[in-house]
Amino acid sequence: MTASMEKWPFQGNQQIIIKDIADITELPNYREQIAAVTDGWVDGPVAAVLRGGSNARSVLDVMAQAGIKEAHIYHLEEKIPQLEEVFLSSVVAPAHTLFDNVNITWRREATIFDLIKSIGSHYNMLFFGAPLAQSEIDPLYKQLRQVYEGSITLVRGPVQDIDFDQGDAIYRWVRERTFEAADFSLPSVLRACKKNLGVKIAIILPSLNEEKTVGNVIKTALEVKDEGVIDDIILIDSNSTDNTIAIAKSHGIPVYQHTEIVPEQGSYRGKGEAMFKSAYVTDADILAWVDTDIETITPRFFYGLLGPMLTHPEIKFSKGYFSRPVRVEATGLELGGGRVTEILARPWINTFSPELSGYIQPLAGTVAIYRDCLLRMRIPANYGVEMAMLVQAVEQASLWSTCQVNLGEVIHKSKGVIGLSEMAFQIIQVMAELKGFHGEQALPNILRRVYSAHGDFKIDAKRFSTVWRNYGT
Ligand SMILES: O=c1ccn([C@@H]2O[C@H](COP(=O)(O)OP(=O)(O)O[C@H]3O[C@H](CO)[C@@H](O)[C@H](O)[C@H]3O)[C@@H](O)[C@H]2O)c(=O)[nH]1
Ligand SMILES: O=C(O)[C@H](O)COP(=O)(O)O
Repeated sequence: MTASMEKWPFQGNQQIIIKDIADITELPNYREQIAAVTDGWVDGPVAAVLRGGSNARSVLDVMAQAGIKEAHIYHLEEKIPQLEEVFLSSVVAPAHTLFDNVNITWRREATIFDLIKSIGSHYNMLFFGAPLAQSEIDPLYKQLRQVYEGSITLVRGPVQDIDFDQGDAIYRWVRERTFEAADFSLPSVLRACKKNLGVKIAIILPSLNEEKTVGNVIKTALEVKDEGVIDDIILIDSNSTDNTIAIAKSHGIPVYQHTEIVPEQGSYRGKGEAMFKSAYVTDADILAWVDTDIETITPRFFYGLLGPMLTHPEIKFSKGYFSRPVRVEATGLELGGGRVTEILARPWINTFSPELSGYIQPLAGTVAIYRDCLLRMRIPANYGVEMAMLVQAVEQASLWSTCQVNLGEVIHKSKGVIGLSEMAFQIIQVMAELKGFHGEQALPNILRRVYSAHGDFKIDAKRFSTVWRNYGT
């Protein structure tokens, strides 16, 4: 690695002064401009370690001016929320406007030196905002030198006040409305909050041929019930043909076929239909659904999902997320939301409903909602139900009345690609209808699939009509 001043991509910019580190004492001469001291430019991967504020903001300008398109930014999580706000406003929000790709990592090391020790070897250059006072710059540089061998650049912004109000709303929501199940593991606290709120809670378990996993899911839910955190556990089945029903009954919980619940309202197939009918089998104030195919179920799925709503009365809707390691041949283990999530839901959300882009797993079926919110919703009978609930929960109040919770790792049975394609089609239909994209005309709802093999063609066509249910309230 050879650092060189000659290689700095811009030297003639009057607004950004780049000086060799040896000229560190000259920084105060440039009060109106951005001024940086550096070991020199080195090609290769670069990153910034930023706390926030006008100097951190100026680091972004220097990097962007230097032609960096992909910003890797590391940040030590602040203990004081106001300081975190400064980071969101001065770094996160502008970064998205300056770079094509932004990769921000919140870290929890005790000091930036510990952080740099762990990441330094991946980067040829590291950028930092200069500390507050000129007299602190040289000591900081020396400390950084001890833990990092690459080129160091310290940037000081023009001396001016910055208005930090223009934060990045999504990141702010993510930070304040993303919870950890482990934070709600004290039953006495949850019981006390539940008592204060005066709410009854029902767990609804939707099932369709889940004999392998349903027993364990029920047992785990019963453990949480014994702690007094939930009141009812109800299984709603979609005409399973295996032993699901017998297993559920053997645990002594109420079991329903969704076709038999309020039959006068008709009956449709689908997970959404089972969720819609749930409101008729319980008078609970909070309804929470947990899928019955989860192999890795633990009590925290239940208390984690409910914890944020019990401890933050303003939260009316809670959605679980999980780590779902997917093995990808090219790259090994990748953390992803699931195939439909990554290929359909996330791109769609970022295009048409960017306010929901903070949701890690928008399609997750482990959700809890206040009954009165549910009763005001339109519910599609099919797999579009999770997106429909999420969109409407946010519409009813605001993004801030909704949250997500990390429930740990999920291993569950996976559909084949055709099954996922059908599910994606249902979700597209629902989301397009919610957006009103169909206008006066109905959306085409036939999923046609033409197969070709050795000169022969085969056509499959399947209709997926979206049935919308409502409670007539
Ligand atoms: O008609 C049905 C279909 C499924 N299920 C149950 O619903 C849960 C989830 O169904 P599954 O087919 O395993 O869904 P996934 O393929 O895992 O789909 C994901 O994405 C869907 C769309 O967002 C969500 O509804 C799911 O909960 C979520 O796990 C399981 O307990 C099923 O037994 C029913 O009760 N009735
Ligand atoms: O959430 C999703 O995207 C679907 O449930 C598919 O998940 P999978 O790719 O983990 O099977």
